[in-house]
Amino acid sequence: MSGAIRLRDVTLSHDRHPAVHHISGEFAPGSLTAIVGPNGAGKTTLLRAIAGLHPVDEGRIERPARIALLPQMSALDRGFPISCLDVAMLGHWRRCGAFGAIAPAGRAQAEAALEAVGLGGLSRRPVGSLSAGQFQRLLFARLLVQDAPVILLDEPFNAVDARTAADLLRLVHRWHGQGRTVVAVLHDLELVRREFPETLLLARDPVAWCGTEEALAASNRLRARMMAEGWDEAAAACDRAA
Ligand SMILES: Nc1ncnc2c1ncn2[C@@H]1O[C@H](COP(=O)(O)OP(=O)(O)OP(=O)(O)O)[C@@H](O)[C@H]1O
Repeated sequence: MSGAIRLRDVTLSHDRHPAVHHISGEFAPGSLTAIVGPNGAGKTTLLRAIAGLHPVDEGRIERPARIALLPQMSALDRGFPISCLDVAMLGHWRRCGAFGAIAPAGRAQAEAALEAVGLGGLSRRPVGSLSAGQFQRLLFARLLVQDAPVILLDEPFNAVDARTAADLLRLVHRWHGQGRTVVAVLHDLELVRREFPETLLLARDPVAWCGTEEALAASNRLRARMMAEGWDEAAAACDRAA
């Protein structure tokens, strides 16, 4: 699988207020990387830009055509009247289009994905009736169906219990073992130290992007915190010369 993502001097903003500044680097094919940093550091914005869902102000992002994104659970409307199987089958959307017919094999694949995340008996259940943990399992089932070489996860273990987190983490390691490129925004630094070999520490500017132990050294974490304390939320558009 060719899952390299290259950032070339990338700057991102919201309404011309800078969110991520001049970041360059590569998520190597097959790497497993955590993105960490203070609240408002630009982590979600960066992930969405890599997925092609947020415009790039300056610089360039090079990425494979097929990328799967797990958005933050809080960003999703769970009141939509569709079943678990329908949501899992949405993973075929890129290949079939919104109104394309999904072959029986595609349906079987979605059923198998539900089984793999522990929702085997819940195909027909409306998504609105799921617990937070079951809903996150369902979104992982959709990722399984998407079968993309790059998988982006935004706070995948938020609001789920320890058992669900452990099950979902096993899937993350399975994807890594299959050679996919996996990038996850996380806040639990102990989990990152234990499970993620590479880390990008972001505080709008990149603070460190390397092996996890080195990236999370006390000096880097202090620098990120000091940078966050100095943020001006109303800063104007990025001016590198300033
Ligand atoms: N839709 C939006 N409109 C305007 N500003 C936004 C929007 N989304 C994010 N921002 C701002 O962009 C900056 C980066 O936000 P982002 O959500 O990317 O940070 P984050 O590191 O993911 O934060 P957290 O850890 O709190 O989820 C913040 O200052 C935030 O207020």
